Amino acid sequence: MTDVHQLRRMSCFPVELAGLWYGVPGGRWDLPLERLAQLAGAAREMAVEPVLVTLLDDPGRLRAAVAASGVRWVQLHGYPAPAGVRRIRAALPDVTLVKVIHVRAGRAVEEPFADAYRRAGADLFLFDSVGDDGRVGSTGTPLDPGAAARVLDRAELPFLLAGGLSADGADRYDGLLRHSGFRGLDVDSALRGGDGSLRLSRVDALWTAWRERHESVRCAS
Ligand SMILES: O=C(O)c1ccccc1NCC(=O)[C@H](O)[C@H](O)COP(=O)(O)O
Repeated sequence: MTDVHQLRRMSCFPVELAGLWYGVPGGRWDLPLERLAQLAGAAREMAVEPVLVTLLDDPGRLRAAVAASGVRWVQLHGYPAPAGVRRIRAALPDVTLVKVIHVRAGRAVEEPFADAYRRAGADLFLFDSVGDDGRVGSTGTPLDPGAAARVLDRAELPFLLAGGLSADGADRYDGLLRHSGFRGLDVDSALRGGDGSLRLSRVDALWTAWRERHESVRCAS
């Protein structure tokens, strides 16, 4: 999210979290610190929890960003090792810490370290797809559900799903929707039109499709 208008439109839906980019060099939606703080305040006023989405792994810079913006959720989108996550956790004892697990070509890159991330203090995993070229974030590349399931077999942590999710194809993720750790979706590309703006009709269609699928999967089990 990059402006209050977008936040207001999204707050008309059952959107609980809004990603605000900070420390994403060259990123399309990267924000200066002052703007991050403004938007975080605006989101909270709309009862939407702002999430600092970042590639930063420097605990000092992260602590400064959290102090300036008051965010209570931080999404680590880079590749810090478990020891790095432990240092970030020590610097940010009170935030909800989301560690992104990158899925590429059917395999979660961090799978061998999944439990080490849990022990280092991650509160949630966010499974997200890496593009064929290695690009991370908002790739629109469909997430491989099997790769996420294998990580969850190793480490019990609540999780969010991301990566090319849209109103179509929710049934591919039945096993993950049935999992007790499932907490929600993080979607970008499928909600935007050709000009990059958020389309409310797409949010509506996605919300309806996934809510119905989640209910039918849960009620069937
Ligand atoms: O969106 C970016 O450009 C980005 C850059 C660097 C780190 C993270 C980034 N986005 C993170 C997100 O959480 C997206 O919402 C997520 O990847 C889902 O995107 P999509 O596959 O387009 O639905």
